[in-house]
Amino acid sequence: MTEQTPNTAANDVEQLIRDQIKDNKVILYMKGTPQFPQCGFSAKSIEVLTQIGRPFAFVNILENPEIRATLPKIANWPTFPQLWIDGELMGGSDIILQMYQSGELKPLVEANSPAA
Ligand SMILES: N[C@@H](CCC(=O)N[C@@H](CS)C(=O)NCC(=O)O)C(=O)O
Repeated sequence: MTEQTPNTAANDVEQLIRDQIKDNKVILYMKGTPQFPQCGFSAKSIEVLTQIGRPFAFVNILENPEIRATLPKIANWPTFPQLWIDGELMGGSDIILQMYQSGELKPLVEANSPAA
C-alpha cells in the first residue's frame, strides 16, 4: 500500500472556506470589492444586494487565488460571483438577479442578515 502525504495546504483552504460559509450567513465570493467590483457579473450582484440593503460578507477572490481555485470544486459551480446563504450556494449573478426579480431573494437575505 502506498502511503499518501495529505495535501495540508489544500485542506486548510477548504476548511477556511467552510468556516467562512458557516460563520457568515450571507456571503458573496466576488471579483473586487463592493465599492470597486472588478467584473460586470460581480457588479450586478452587488447592485442587487445593495438594493436589498442588509449587511453581507464578501471575499475578493482576486486577492485570494487559493480560494478562487478551491471554491469551484467544493461548490461544484465553476464561476464567480457565488452567493451563499445559510450554508447553501444560491448561484451566480444570473440566478441572483432571477431570485431578486421573482421576489425570492429579499426575504431570504432579510431572514439571514439582521438590519445593521
Ligand atoms: N453567468 C455567470 C457568469 C459568471 C462568469 O462567467 N464568471 C467568470 C468571469 S468573471 C468566472 O468567474 N470565471 C472563472 C474565474 O475567473 O475564476 C453567472 O451567472 O454568474
